[in-house]
Amino acid sequence: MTIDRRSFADKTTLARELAEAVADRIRSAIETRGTAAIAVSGGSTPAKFFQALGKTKDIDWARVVVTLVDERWVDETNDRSNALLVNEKLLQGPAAVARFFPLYSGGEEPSDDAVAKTNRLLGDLPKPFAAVVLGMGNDGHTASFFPGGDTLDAALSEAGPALAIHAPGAGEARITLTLPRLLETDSLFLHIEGDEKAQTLDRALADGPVADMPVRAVLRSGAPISVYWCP
Ligand SMILES: O=C(O)[C@H](O)[C@@H](O)[C@H](O)[C@H](O)COP(=O)(O)O
Repeated sequence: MTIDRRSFADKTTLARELAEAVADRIRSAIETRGTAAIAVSGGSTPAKFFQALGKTKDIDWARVVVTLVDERWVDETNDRSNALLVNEKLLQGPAAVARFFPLYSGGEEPSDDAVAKTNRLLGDLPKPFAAVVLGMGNDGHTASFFPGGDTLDAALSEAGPALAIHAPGAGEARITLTLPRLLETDSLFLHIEGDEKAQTLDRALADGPVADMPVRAVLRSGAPISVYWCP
């Protein structure tokens, strides 16, 4: 378990530092592979980080592809949409020319056909990711790996790239990149804020079933992960 826990004084400092770290990985991927793909999380935490990253000027954003680690199965007119958050907070200014691969592909439910349509699009994503930035809920979920998820085992083990999942704590039906696909990355970050999430991470790092706190599957994967936290 190679976890580097970094604490920052406040949200603004964390957002700037995380944006610089991800920007470095993007530049490195462009230099070595000619392109860079990143996968980011939705929710309420990432907005400042997205704004800081999107303003970064010394990135050839035309060579960057952005996607989500997961999505609520709603279209971009819905306030719950992670794609809406990314478009509003990240893909602005210099970053506006980056390509975005959404996970929602239409309809009321993530049907097999809809998920297959998303996966055809995701098949064109450059591999590995330059960076994957995860969040975490206080129930120990990350991406849409929720406790009680109907496809949780598959989400943690299948190559993917993505699959549908429904769970008691998830709200809408979700689509999530699978853990093996997320781990195909040059760098992995976990962005959490507040004391409650720090305590949740401590619980997740302790012994216990992955099913109870699925973020444990990431923490126990052996992949180096940088945890960025602020009060
Ligand atoms: O679609 C989502 O909700 C996210 O991708 C999810 O995995 C998020 O990272 C956590 O739920 C934390 O969310 P908050 O940042 O709102 O606490």
